Amino acid sequence: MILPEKQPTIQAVPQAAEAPHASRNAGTALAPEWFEHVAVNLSAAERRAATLVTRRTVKKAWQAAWLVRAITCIDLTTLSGDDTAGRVHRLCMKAKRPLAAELQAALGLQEERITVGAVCVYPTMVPHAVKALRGTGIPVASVATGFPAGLTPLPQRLAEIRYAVEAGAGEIDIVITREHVLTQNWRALYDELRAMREACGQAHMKAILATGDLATLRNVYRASMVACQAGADFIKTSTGKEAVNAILPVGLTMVRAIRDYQALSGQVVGFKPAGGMRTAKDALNWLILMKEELGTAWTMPDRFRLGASSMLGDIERQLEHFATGRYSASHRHALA
Ligand SMILES: O=C[C@H](O)COP(=O)(O)O
Repeated sequence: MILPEKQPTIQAVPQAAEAPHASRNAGTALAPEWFEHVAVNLSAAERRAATLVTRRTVKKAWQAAWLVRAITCIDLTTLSGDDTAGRVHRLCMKAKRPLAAELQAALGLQEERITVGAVCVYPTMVPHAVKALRGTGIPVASVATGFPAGLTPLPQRLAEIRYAVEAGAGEIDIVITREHVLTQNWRALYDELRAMREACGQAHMKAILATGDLATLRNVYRASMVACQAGADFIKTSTGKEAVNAILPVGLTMVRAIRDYQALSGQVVGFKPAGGMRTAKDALNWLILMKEELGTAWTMPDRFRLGASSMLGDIERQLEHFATGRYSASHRHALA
């Protein structure tokens, strides 16, 4: 069984011109007038998020194509206290070939080079990932800045970014100081993010807002806009360690900020939901949100990533079911 040859809404594999690292957000001066007056209605956001994913359903070959696309957008992640060189190496092997050769052939994609979007690890694991991914073009993303709480002094947080960049990370997932948002100290938040972006150099910066800690959707919108103004290349929902991680109403609020920022500045910022996503259905729901709110360009890995440690296995199972009519046991897809 093969995927449809012509896929008007979603292609299985991104084109070269759309590869990661295509462009950067230069940012703007801090402009509180772009966000201070904006109110976000919680129940309206919840309603919109709920109807978005029920109104549009993606079936059969189209669903398979979307799931293959989702794989190319995954930041395959391990962020555990017991991470080892061996675990990171195994994850990188999976990143290089996320689908078994027979399954890829059964989907009619044997000629395609399908990889995940990036591998995301702690700073001291970066050298292991860089070594395992050399020559593949798959970027290594490193968390930094005292992940997950971000409560170490700024010089140390900036030094950590530089360490990860020097070790070969092409993307840095920083965490913000939540207190700056909770006390509405936009200048402090902006200056901190600017310094972090500077420390990133050529590496792309993903700003983790830890939205589960930000109390209100209004704060989520404001923090998103400040991160965009400070030059974040992506804004990311969560560390995966908060009590509430990636959820659709929060994602909707963040992508609306990305949309407003583009309208006001002409610049593009990517989006990364992360944390707690485990199923193929989660991946489809986020892709639907992106397509409906920002358009097809935001369903490509240069503008969209799914931060997940254990979603790939379920996507493989669904693709296997599509190709063979049978579900494999989930333990066969234990890794990631
Ligand atoms: O940035 C990615 C997250 O830490 C992954 O969270 P997860 O383990 O819940 O998938």
